[in-house]
Amino acid sequence: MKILLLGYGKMGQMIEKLALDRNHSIVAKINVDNRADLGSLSADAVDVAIDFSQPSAAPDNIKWCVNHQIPVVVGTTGWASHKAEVDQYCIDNGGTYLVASNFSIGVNIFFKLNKFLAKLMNSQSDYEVSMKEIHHTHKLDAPSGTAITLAEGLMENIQTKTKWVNQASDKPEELSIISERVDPAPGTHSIQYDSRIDSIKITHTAHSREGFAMGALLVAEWLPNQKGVKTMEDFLQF
Ligand SMILES: NC(=O)C1=CN([C@@H]2O[C@H](COP(=O)(O)OP(=O)(O)OC[C@H]3O[C@@H](n4cnc5c(N)ncnc54)[C@H](O)[C@@H]3O)[C@@H](O)[C@H]2O)C=CC1
Ligand SMILES: O=C(O)C1=N[C@H](C(=O)O)C[C@H](O)C1
Repeated sequence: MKILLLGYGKMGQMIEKLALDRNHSIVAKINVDNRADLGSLSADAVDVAIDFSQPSAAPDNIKWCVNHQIPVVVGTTGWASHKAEVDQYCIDNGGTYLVASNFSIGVNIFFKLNKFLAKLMNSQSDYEVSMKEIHHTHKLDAPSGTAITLAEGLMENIQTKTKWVNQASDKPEELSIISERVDPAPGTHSIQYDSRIDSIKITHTAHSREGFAMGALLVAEWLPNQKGVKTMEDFLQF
């Protein structure tokens, strides 16, 4: 496939490596300082775009792809407040895009494990639940997109929790997400249930960015045969 990289930082460079290993070609590597190069790019030269840029950039990058009828895989997090508008723009203009807070297969299994455990714990009022996410010091957003997805899955199944906060909290309705920034942390997420008697904790730890990049690349191979706003659940079918 002919791939356009929107964002050529830590993730873009990892995706390039894996894409070339899978005999794909990279038609352009766009960063903040050469975004003007998009103007000279022929849409016919691109089969799919992959956006791992930054929160302030993703919505406009997606709209550019929609306008040029290029399906786009979006890994960039931190722009959830714009998602409804971007979804509608994609639908209104016949585009195709998929955004996921985390493309690693392991984390998507962890998403399911989180919901399963939350269902079991909903009736266990002696436990207090909290979350922690650990990432590298260059990360722009907090809490992580993955942590927000985990929080949403947990709150679907634990009736007492109605909002998440990115700080410690003793309010029963608030789910606390603590964000820690330390290098080189590619991404660690944990959910912990504590009672006077015992504690239950589940954790996913990424050892590198390879799982995120491979997941995004596999979605990029699948997306061009799809239409509209797609989800990781559409791709994984589990
Ligand atoms: N969904 C997932 O599985 C994962 C998501 N991410 C997310 O991906 C994003 C990027 O992460 P990293 O690669 O670590 O960041 P990074 O900071 O290493 O790279 C981002 C790149 O985007 C470029 N950029 C900024 N504005 C741009 C624009 N308007 N158009 C094109 N490029 C632009 C920057 O020049 C930079 O090189 C973050 O939002 C992060 O949360 C990261 C890993 C996995
Ligand atoms: O910025 C990162 O590095 C990561 N961001 C994503 C997120 O915000 O969840 C995914 C992964 O945790 C790495």
